[in-house]
Formats: sequence, structure tokens, C-alpha cells
Amino acid sequence: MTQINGAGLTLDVAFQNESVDDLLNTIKLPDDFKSFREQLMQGTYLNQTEQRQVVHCLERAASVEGERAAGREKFNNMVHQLRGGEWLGATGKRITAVVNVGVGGSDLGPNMGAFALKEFDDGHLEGEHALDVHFVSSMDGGQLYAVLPIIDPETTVFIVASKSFGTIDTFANIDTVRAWVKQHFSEQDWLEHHVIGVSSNQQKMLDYGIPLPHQLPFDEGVGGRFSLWSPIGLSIALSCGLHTFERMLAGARAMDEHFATAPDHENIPVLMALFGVYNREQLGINNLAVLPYDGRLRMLPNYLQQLDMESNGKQATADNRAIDYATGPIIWGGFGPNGQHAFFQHLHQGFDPFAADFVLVLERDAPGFSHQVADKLAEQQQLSVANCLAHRQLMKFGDTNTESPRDHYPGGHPSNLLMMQQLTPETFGALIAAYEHKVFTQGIYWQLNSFDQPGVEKGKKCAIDILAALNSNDAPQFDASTNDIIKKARNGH
Ligand SMILES: O=P(O)(O)OC[C@H]1O[C@](O)(CO)[C@@H](O)[C@@H]1O
Repeated sequence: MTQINGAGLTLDVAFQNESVDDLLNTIKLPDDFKSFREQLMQGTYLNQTEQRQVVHCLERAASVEGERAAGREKFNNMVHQLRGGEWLGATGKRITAVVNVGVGGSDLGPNMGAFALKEFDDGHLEGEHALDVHFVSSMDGGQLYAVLPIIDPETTVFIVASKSFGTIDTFANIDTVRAWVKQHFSEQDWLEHHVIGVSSNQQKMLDYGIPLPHQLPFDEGVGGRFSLWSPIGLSIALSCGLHTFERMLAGARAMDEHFATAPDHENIPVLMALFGVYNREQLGINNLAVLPYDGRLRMLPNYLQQLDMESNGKQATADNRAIDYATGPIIWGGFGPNGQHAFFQHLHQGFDPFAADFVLVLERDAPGFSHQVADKLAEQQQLSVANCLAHRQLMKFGDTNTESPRDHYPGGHPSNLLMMQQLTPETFGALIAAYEHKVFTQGIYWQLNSFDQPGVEKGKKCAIDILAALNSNDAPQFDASTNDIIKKARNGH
């Protein structure tokens, strides 16, 4: 059987280079995998280097207790107040727009979810109004140039989304906003009426001046790249409604259940993980192209880049031994139908090996459109399905029945096909959770701590040194190229 079902998803592995049986005989999960998986479900201290629990599965549990329950209630109330029009700005006006200021996991998941699930917003049934939700992440202020001119400070709330509440990118952006609002009202008014803090560091939120009622603290054990289920997902709930957000959590829970209980040969994340290991180890393929064939999922490759590469791009085991085998691959990709007109040429006839994940939505409803338009849209969805299947076939089987090298398509590239009948908040949640568990399973196989990111931290430290050199008059002490550029950048300033 090449199709595996779970939590509303189907994984078709017919175009991998091994059968499921042979795969399970070749790539063996360690004996303690099941114990690790149980620990993940229970939220134990799996992130040992940072001495933190790993609680993203608890975060989306059906019923929660204690601080987590109180946090959920506060989150829900905030969503109702903002979407229901009760939350008023400093000048008494109703809030119409929200800007999520965050980066990495505090941006990628919320941004992807808010975009993918927008059409499922049914808040109007309860008298809620849709909010315009914007995302600002880049440290160069690039998005602020576009967003500030189109928002009204009197009717906009800013979410400062940062687990650590110390990421320089986020504070560069929010500090610019802080300077911008001063033209309109006092800083105190802005902080009291227009800012929400979402972080696991409550003290830092207080220090920044965010009043307690507008703070959404969350557990330190929620990793940044696993955090869209936590209060970091506020912008999803504000954009798509609480009901949609809860449906997304339910879908992820269904995948948790599937991952925790399905036998290996019928377990979607386990098979995704093991085929990934097989392609890496046995076929020497160092990259995975993620190719969603539904526009609502176009941010998926970017999201998975962080989830997978920040988790498993490592050269030391969890207990700090040097690794001499390949670990997580390079994740890349793009929206499939448009990729066909961009990078697919290389995939079909270039020299480089790759594996691919096609993500396919078989049907799409078109509520709110006339029959005529709905029929045309349904035809377009079919067009997309046909193209996905066609390119998947060509990548696998190629076409070499000709003497002409120009018409020679080598094929041989293994792929997964992840399908869902419809994209819903539930299947979306299940899809993301499936990838989380795939990454977790591979991390256990490669003996990694998938929950820390020392390479990222090191890069941040290097940047602090360079920034200090940029802001100083002393001769910079780096390599010749860097020293030269620092001097030019100083002059430019
Ligand atoms: O939410 P924070 O603490 O601002 O961090 C943002 C991102 O920065 C990282 O630490 C990497 O720089 C990610 O792991 C994280 O998602």
C-alpha cells in the first residue's frame, strides 16, 4: 500500500525509491524512539541543552489547566474585544488593523496561518468585524516603509511577538513605530491602548511598558519554530477568528494522536522522516524541495525552512558528541504552479539530485461566487491538480525515449505527495503538525537536540561585534574584506 491516511491527510509514497517494507527494514528507528515520542506528548525536558521542556503538543491540547488555561482565557477575551469592537484606541476609535511585529517563529507561522485560513473567518456570524492584519519582520525596516503609510495609528494595535522579548530585529522595528506614533499621541497612550506583548519573558514586557492586561505570556517550553499554536498565533485568531484558530488546533491534535498511536508502516510523520533519512543517507540527496500546489499554502516552504533547518541542521549530538554523518537536508521550494515557470527547468533537466514534497489540495469550494465563476474556479483547481501530478510523474520517471539530448528528461527524483481533499483549518493544522513530528523523528534518529539553535545564537553574537565596530571610530579588527566594508559603511552614514 503506497497511500497512508491520518488526520485528514493522505501521504502517497509510491514515487519514493523504496517500498515501505524495505524502508522499515533498512532504516531503523532507535529502540528508545517510542519513549521519546511519549515524552514529547507529555511535554518533558527534551530540550536538555537549554534545560527546557518541549510543550508545543500540550499547548494545543483539548483541555488545559492552570496558567495555560488562564492564558487561553485571556487570549480568547482579547480576540473578542478586538474583533468585537470593544477595544478602543487612545482617541476612542474602534481598532481596525493589527500589525504583528516579530521574526522567525514569531512571524513565519502566524503569517502563513493568517494567509492560508483567511477565507474560513466566520466571525461575522457573531457580529465580529474582520481586522486587517499586517506582518513586519525584517530588521532593515523594509516592511515598515509599506505598512506605516497605510495604517492609521488611532485605529491600529501592534503585537510585539517575541518569545525572548529581546530579538534585535523586532525591537528595531517596534522602536521605529514608537518614534512614528509620537507624532500622533503620547507614548504612554500608545503603550496603554495600542500595544500587546506576547512573550515568555514577562519581566521584559513590563520593562518595555506594556500594561499587564495587554500581556500574553506563554511557557518557555514552546520553541519559537513550534509556537503558532500558542499566543504567538494571536494574529491568526485576529485575522481568521477564534473558531478557525481552534479548528486549526484540533487538526494538529488529530495529527498528534495519529503520530502517537499509528504503527510505523501507517504513520505519516514516521514515514516522512524515514524516507527523508533514506534519501539523505542511501541516495546522498542533500535537499528537499517543498512544492505546495495551492496558493493558500504558498508560505509553507519558508515556514518549513525554519522548522526543519533550525532544528536539524547540526553537527553535534544532543549529548555533545561530534557527528560524522549527514543530518537535516537543505529545505527550499516555492509555490508549485509558479515554480513550473521558474526553477522547474533545472529540476527536470539539471544535474543536481533532489527530493520533493508535493502538497496537493484536491478540491476547493468557492462560496460567495456565482455558479459560473465557481465552475471556472473549480476548473482552475483541476488544472493545478493535473500539473502537480504531471510534474511529479516526470520527475520520477523522466522521459528518455529519444536520441535527442534536448528532449532527454532523466527523472529518478523521489517525492512524497501529501494530499488533502479540501484545505480546512483542521487539515492545515494536521499538515503543520505532521511536519513538526517528521522533524522530531529525524532528530531522534540523528541523535540531535532539535530544539536548540546554537548556530543562530553564534551569528547574533558576530553581528553585535560588527555593529559595535560600525558605530566606533577605531580601526576594525576583522578580515581585510570586512574591515574595508565597515569603513565604507561608516562613511556612508
Ligand atoms: O521570538 P523571538 O525570541 O523574538 O525569536 C525569534 C526567532 O529567533 C530565533 O531565535 C532565531 O534567531 C528563532 O528560533 C526564533 O523563532
